[in-house]
Amino acid sequence: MTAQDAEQLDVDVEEALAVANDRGGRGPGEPGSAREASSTGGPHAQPGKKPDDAHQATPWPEARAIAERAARGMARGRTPTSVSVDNALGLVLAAPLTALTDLPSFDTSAMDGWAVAGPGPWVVREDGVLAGHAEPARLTDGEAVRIATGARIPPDTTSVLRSEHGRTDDKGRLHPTRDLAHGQDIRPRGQECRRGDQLLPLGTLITPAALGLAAAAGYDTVSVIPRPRVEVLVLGDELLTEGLPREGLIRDALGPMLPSWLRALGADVIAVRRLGDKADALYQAVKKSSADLIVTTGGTAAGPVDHVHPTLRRIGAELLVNGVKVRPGHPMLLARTKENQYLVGLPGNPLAAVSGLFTLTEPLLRTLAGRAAPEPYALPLRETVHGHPYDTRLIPVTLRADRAVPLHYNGPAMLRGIATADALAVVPPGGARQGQELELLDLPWATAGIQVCFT
Ligand SMILES: Nc1nc2c(c(=O)[nH]1)N[C@H]1C(S)=C(S)[C@@H](COP(=O)(O)OP(=O)(O)OC[C@H]3O[C@@H](n4cnc5c(N)ncnc54)[C@H](O)[C@@H]3O)O[C@H]1N2
Ligand code: MOO
Repeated sequence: MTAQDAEQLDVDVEEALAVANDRGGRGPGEPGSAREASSTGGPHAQPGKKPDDAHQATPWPEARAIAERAARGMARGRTPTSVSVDNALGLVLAAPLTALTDLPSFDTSAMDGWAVAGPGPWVVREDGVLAGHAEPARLTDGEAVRIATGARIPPDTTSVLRSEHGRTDDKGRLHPTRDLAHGQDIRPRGQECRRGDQLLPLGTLITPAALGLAAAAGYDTVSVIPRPRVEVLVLGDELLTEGLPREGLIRDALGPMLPSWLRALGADVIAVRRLGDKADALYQAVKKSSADLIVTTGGTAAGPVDHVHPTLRRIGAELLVNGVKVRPGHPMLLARTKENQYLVGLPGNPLAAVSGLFTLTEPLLRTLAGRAAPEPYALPLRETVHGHPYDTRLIPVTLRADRAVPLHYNGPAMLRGIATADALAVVPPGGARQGQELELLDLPWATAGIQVCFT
């Protein structure tokens, strides 16, 4: 056995034990495990009382639907804003893109060659017509003039003869070497659109191509749905921002990971703040935040310094999702902190935080940003994956030859699997067999490309 095999075996054993523990924690048919109950009841449970949160943890599909619904209510009150075309990439049109001009806006030569009038041969004029020039002089029958691609067609031109399809005789007269159809290689004004035509409907995601179209159609600015403003609060005294882990301290993996990921989901990340484990700092930060969405990391469980639940209680927030039947990440939560402001509590374990991103943050941000839900799709599994007995599992996979290949190193504290993944596979309770089709959630950069996502 190689060192790598031994390491892999350890990981699989750890995973198997976690699942077995969950099974052992409750009797057959019981909806929640002991582990789950202790975390999802969390600080809301009275000390000394057995928390009964099996009822609170929300099924995974429902948690996503709740996040989307919450955002829909808030999205209705948001006012469109105007941004320059240069800054519109990744935003969503708040009004239809209507052509401000005919396209092309004048009859245009589609080729380099000659504009000709009537049948050949033609007498070629001395001057020529280049792109960007003012209206050229009218041609008379039997006349031709050199013309460049993109140049304005002189009035009374009947077609454009490509430079490779013309021959000049010793008297300087131009002859066609091919048949020339009437109107050939002329792009008539308005061929693509007339002024006032709708080019893109409201709600279109502004891609690089849409930016080009907007500019071509005469736009300097476009009306868009503003990006939801997100503040990230990273909790934990154990986190280092540089150097090697030491003396029980570890590197903060979420501070570097979340901002670009949230931007890929359509957010404007207005701040990332590290608050340690100070309950009052968290309270003040939440109280003062003007963000549309606050995302916290860590502190969602029931440990001595897990301050998220107590803080939400202190500010009188409404818990919409208090734990989700998903692994990893089951202590994740969604709360309404005030009118038009939500808070997603991501668990501290890094892959659990990713699970929370997909479950609660993605539907919320997507809806606030006005983006359409991605089309659901499924692929068959290349290998059997074990499941949680009662909860959904999200596991990192790569996509190879139309199959989803489960990645190892998918423990809640590990990013090694997700860092090479294309998608998360949604494993139903009980697991999935080889060949079974599973729903896939694409990682934003796997489909859109890293530059498109994060600029
Ligand atoms: N008694 C119980 N304990 C725990 C339960 C449970 O049900 N009962 N659930 C476990 C699960 S599952 C998760 S997930 C975590 C959730 O914990 P918190 O959200 O309270 O997160 P922390 O305790 O603050 O941290 C957990 C873990 O993650 C590390 N961490 C935190 N932040 C970061 C970061 N920014 N970068 C990298 N790593 C981070 C932290 O050091 C801990 O190791 O609770 C379990 N406990
Ligand atoms: O639910 Mo936790 O570590 O398994 O995220």
